[in-house]
Amino acid sequence: MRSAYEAETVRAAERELMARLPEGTLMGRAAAGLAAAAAELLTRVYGARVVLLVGSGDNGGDALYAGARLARRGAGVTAVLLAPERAHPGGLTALRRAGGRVVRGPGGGAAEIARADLVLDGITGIGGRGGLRPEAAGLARAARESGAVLLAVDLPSGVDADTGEVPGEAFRADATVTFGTYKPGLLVDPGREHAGAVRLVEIGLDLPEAPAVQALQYADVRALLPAPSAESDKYRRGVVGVVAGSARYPGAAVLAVAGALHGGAGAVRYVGPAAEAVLARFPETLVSAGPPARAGRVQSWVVGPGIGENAEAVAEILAADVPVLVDADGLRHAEAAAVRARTAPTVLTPHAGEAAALLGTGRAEVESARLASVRALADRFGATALLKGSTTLVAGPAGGPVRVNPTGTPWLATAGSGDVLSGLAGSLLAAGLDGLDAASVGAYLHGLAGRFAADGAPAHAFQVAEALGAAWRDVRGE
Ligand SMILES: NC(=O)C1=CN([C@@H]2O[C@H](COP(=O)(O)OP(=O)(O)OC[C@H]3O[C@@H](n4cnc5c(N)ncnc54)[C@H](O)[C@@H]3O)[C@@H](O)[C@H]2O)[C@@H](O)CC1
Ligand SMILES: [K+]
Repeated sequence: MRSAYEAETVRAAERELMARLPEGTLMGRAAAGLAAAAAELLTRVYGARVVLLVGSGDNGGDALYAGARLARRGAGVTAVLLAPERAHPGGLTALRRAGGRVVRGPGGGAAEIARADLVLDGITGIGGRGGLRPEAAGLARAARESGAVLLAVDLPSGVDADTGEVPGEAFRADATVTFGTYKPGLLVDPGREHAGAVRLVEIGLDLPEAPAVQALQYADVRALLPAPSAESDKYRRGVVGVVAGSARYPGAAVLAVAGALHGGAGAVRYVGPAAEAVLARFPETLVSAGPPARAGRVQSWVVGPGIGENAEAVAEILAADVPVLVDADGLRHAEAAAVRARTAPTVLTPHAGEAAALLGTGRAEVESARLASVRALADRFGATALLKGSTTLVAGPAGGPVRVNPTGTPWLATAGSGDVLSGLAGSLLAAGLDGLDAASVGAYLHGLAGRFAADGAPAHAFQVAEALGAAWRDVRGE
């Protein structure tokens, strides 16, 4: 599990550790890790041209000490100070002693930035508030235009550490070296896409058990995947019921069933008007045309993709005492009170537009505050909420760490791909995973399948469903 902690938690852990260590130890550890990463990016340190963008806090201090290390190895290092009177004094002394140059920004340093091989962003770290101020934003733009490799210190300046929100301009890095722990802003978009490749440098922090945000890794997903045992029959493996599609949108039914068949359930029951299309692709599906209650026994329901205005089906399924996943059209018909009244798990899987409608806000507001939005959804509905996007987020009904999916790919933004995810996650619910695990394992496999299906070229939703088997095998290490 990859864990991310908020700035306040990091500061508390730092205080506790600093009280036990000689002064400067933590910053020394941070700077050593940062300089090592910079050296790797440069391949040859001797003679390289390095520019440090230095703000007024300890983030600038890290950059200065790392710059001193690089200067001692023969790099030509120039520090551009955004607030010359407040730049870290110890760091400045160390850089000057190592032969580095110091210029007053934001006016100075333009020529050095234009010729740089590597620029370190030490403008702000976890103490940054709001987007970059104009003078810092100008330097960040110059750095990007220079073609130098851009390395952010702790986190890209202008990105909110706790939320990943980017309230104004922000530094766009090729890579980020972060200290002590990941920060939510490095894992959640739009912050994540500003961070580039993230490397964690341990500095010895003792952090609490529950992080703010966590990302499943291969081993976590492997441990959660349902595995059939010798005495499994279809009911023990779980039967998932799918209410999807309409005469107008039979494809949504086919795709949701495709996802469900790849999710580990023992059987899939389909209820709705697209049975013919479903059977044509998947003869193993158990189909029925009547109301869901008469479809036979299921261990979970998936309701919503392509159902149009069929509000009764949603109400009927929300009244059932098994886990339910509501997606797409179904979300419009899901009454918050009906969802809250349920005792079995409920999972809602909106994209940003659907989430905005559920929260009574705008799509742009959801996109810019994804973490707050997914928490608000889970809270309002007393359910697990999965907010789709380039970094899909999953929040459980009881608060706790939000899961961020690390396997997403822009190729998944294709029609019908969400229908596949709904069937897949619903199937994992039927197999016995709880709401948070079913949703986050589903998102993980779905993202991986999207990558396999695309393999550098556009893929359509059915190919994503077909690649789920490969994703599953990959996670199991087979
Ligand atoms: N506390 C510690 O023990 C350690 C801290 N470390 C570094 O220290 C950083 C935190 O340092 P600080 O608390 O000094 O805070 P920062 O250095 O992140 O930033 C605070 C300074 O930036 C200014 N500022 C805030 N928002 C700004 C904006 N939008 N544009 C321009 N300037 C802005 C503030 O006026 C303040 O002077 C971490 O991110 C990390 O890089 C590391 O050295 C590891 C150890
Ligand atoms: K920074």
